[in-house]
Amino acid sequence: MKITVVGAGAVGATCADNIARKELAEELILLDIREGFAEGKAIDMMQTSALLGFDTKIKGVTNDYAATADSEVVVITSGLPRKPGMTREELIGTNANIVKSVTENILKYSPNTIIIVVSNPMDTMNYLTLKTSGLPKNRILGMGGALDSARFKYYLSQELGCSPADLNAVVIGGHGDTTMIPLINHATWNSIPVTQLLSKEQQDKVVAATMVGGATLTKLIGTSAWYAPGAGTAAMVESIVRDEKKLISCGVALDGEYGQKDISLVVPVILGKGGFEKILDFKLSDAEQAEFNKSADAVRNMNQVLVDTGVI
Ligand SMILES: NC(=O)c1ccc[n+]([C@@H]2O[C@H](COP(=O)([O-])OP(=O)(O)OC[C@H]3O[C@@H](n4cnc5c(N)ncnc54)[C@H](O)[C@@H]3O)[C@@H](O)[C@H]2O)c1
Ligand SMILES: O=C(O)C[C@H](O)C(=O)O
Repeated sequence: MKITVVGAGAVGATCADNIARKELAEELILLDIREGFAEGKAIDMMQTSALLGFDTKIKGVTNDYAATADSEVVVITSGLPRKPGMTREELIGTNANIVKSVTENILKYSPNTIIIVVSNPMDTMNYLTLKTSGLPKNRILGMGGALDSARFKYYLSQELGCSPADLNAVVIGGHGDTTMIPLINHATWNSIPVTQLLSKEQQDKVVAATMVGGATLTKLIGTSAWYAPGAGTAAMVESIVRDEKKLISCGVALDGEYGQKDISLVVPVILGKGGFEKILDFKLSDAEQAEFNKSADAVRNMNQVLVDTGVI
């Protein structure tokens, strides 16, 4: 198994670290545009292998796409992160061209790969990959729901005083401060609906904290988060390469599912060796569907920017 991570910055390096520790690949290529940067990060990680006991061989390269040839999974994290006070959507001007050129280069050497898009604004960057790569839609996934659902579980666990591992809780919609939809009415603790365990005030607090989870960390850190994003991406990689068929909410192309078409939005999917194998229908209430449609409108407006600026 060979995996490539493009972008050796905070998220890319953390994702690579998780992939290596879990030995999800024999060979892991870390690629960055900054001279020597990926090489240095790869050597640093390789120097943990004697301590941590993994066998994955990590190699860093500067813009050398030939080294990525025949990767079965490629994670794209290249691009600017937001700064405090910014929205993810403000990154589109720089990141769209980066994601487009990275995708083109990757496909020259790994034409049948599975791509996981992390760069923001993720819903639109994933749509860009869908429109430009020519890959079957099952092989193009956006990372956002894995992270947002983990944050949702974290905030629920704080309120419930329970283990996040005992929770089932899913976020759908867009990966944006106002477009994500934590499905509180579907969340359970050991099969008990959390709505039976938390007051309405507590539920609203958890939902609000989840939605601005990324912005909260960006304000505290000065740049956006990387530990949970790196782990969320590695969890997707793991379900794919080990064919685990886990239910993880991911950005995927919708073709009528959840009432939407010609868009990438986050919905619950089954992830296995071919990418996403199935989109789960969570049977949304009328209110949840209305929220989903509102998110779709906002994401569609961002996607239109790609057309207006000639990126697609
Ligand atoms: N989808 C999510 O849930 C999620 C979570 C966290 C971060 N992100 C996004 O991921 C991206 C990366 O975040 P980060 O914190 O790692 O940023 P970072 O600045 O630490 O790293 C980005 C890296 O991309 C590299 N890069 C830029 N252009 C490139 C190109 N053309 N080819 C190869 N490498 C290139 C840079 O040199 C840099 O090392 C941002 O867009 C951020 O918003 C998304
Ligand atoms: O918040 C960000 O801009 C980065 C990422 O999308 C996140 O949710 O952590």
